[in-house]
Amino acid sequence: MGKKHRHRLKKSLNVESPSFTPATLSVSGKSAAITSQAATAVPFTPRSIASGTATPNSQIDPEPPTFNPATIREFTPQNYELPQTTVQNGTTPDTQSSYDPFQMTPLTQVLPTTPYNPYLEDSTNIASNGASYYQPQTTYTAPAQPLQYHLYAPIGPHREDLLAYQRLTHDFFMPEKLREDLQKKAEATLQVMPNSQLPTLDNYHTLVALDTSHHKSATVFGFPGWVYKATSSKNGKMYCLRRLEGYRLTNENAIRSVKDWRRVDSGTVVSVIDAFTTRAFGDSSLIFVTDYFPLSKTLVEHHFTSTNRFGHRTSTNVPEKVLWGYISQIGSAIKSVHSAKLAVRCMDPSKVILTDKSRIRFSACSILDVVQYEAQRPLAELQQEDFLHFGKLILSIATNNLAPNQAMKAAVDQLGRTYSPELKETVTWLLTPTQPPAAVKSIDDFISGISAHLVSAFDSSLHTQDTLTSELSRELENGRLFRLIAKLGTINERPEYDGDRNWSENGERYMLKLFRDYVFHQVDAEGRPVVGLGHILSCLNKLDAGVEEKISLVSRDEQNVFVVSYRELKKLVNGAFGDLMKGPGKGRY
Ligand SMILES: Nc1ncnc2c1ncn2[C@@H]1O[C@H](COP(=O)(O)OP(=O)(O)OP(=O)(O)O)[C@@H](O)[C@H]1O
Repeated sequence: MGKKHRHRLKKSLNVESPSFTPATLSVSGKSAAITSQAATAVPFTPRSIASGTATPNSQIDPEPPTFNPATIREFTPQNYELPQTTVQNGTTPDTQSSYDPFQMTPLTQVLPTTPYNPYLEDSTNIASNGASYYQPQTTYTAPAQPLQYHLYAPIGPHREDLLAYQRLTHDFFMPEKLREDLQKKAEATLQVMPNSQLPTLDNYHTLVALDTSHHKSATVFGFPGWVYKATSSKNGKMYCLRRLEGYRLTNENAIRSVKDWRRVDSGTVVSVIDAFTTRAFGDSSLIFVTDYFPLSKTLVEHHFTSTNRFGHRTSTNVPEKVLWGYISQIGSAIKSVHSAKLAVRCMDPSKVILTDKSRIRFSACSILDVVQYEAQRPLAELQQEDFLHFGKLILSIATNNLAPNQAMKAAVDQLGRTYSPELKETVTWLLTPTQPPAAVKSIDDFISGISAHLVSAFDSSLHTQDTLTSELSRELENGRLFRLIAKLGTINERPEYDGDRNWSENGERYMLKLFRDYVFHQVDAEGRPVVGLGHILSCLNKLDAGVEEKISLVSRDEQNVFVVSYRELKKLVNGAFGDLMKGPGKGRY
């Protein structure tokens, strides 16, 4: 900020000085009267004002400070007005030259003299209209457009009984359920076990056991297995480690076969990162490193162990739609795996994990390739076997029977009584072994056969995506405001400011102190705190946009009133922050 500007603020903003006529912040430094715009500014009642005390700015507006969303102009393409800001040679007066880590993509407030119409699809038109501003670009940059202070685009579904401008607090945040789910997952990811006896491995530390049962069976892989969450020492990210106890590596190539799984990129296959052997557990263990999905459950845990509130095991039929969802996901995973010239091999329900509602993933790919490496079974045979495993998995879930092998025919009949003939036919097709010389099964044939169900699974995934996009767009605003609050937090109340003239009552930055009170410390006429999220959001958005609207700030001792525009405040914030970023010795701090 230039000297001239500081001088102007000092000079024109003291209510007691004889030359003060409380309205102007004109750049020329001349005093002026309160404009009608300033007079309608939302008044600020400082915290210290006792009940019934007349405020010094009561002349300006005697109303108590209330946030009235109706006063916010709705943003519509028709009233899309541009602040009166001029651009010289495309430079931005407000922009700090120093690096600003809190600044998001430069959504500059400085506008072309020709208004930018975001509804215009033809960008070449824009370029020709504002040729001096919109230079032809080879790389994408965020389109320059005015940052309106009334953001939070209303994306449905909407409550019917609210007026256009009314908002509920939870309109600004993601739904509770989603927030809770994400938060629990974050907590699980960061969870550590104090006094853990688990060892630290070469590249992984802070192991946390994920197994809930102490009983370990060796039925699936031939070795008892354990699952841990661990932190990589290389990148600090969390991974899932599956340890097979007592495995002795006899052929180096066995473990190398794991790298072939890097070719598989499927949403239904947990990515295999690495495999190695270790003696850190006091035995000879084989470790598989895969991606980690917090709070996932195996299909056994999800479908076979639910209990009612009396602790009794219940068995309810899994809805057919869910089964078709699983079938679609597994079909697509097998397609990826077979295309990569590999076979899934392990589709045991205890090795298929549920990572979100109806979202499943194969969690134990590559393991049998290593532990049964010596058998050298032909790929074609293993791929054909995948269809059989697939059929058994669906049959298990549909009939709530973990061992349908024993009475497969009876289980298929039971499935036919509960579900559609189409589902029964699909499972039967998967379970029927192909006898040479009959043609082998192919995953492409299978996918064509279930295409109608794939389409509906695809559609529900589009709906989920829409919902999440709408949540994300809301969080976009929160992220932006958080950065602004972080910025304000870094400049306000720093101990280094004590004794700094700029922050003293005659200093230009004094306004930032008062603005902080104005935003966060509103009180009513009785001096009781008024906590209004709407007020805070509105103020911060206006500050971020640097709008021309003026507000009156009252000093804590009620002796001074400052009329200041958000544009001025924004300059002050950026100036103070810019100085802070210059570091000690260089700036004024
Ligand atoms: N990639 C992963 N990310 C996060 N958690 C996982 C992952 N893979 C497995 N898990 C979780 O680890 C736990 C233990 O898995 P495991 O395969 O040992 O199942 P299990 O039911 O104990 O089977 P078994 O009886 O064969 O040991 C399960 O709760 C599972 O959801």
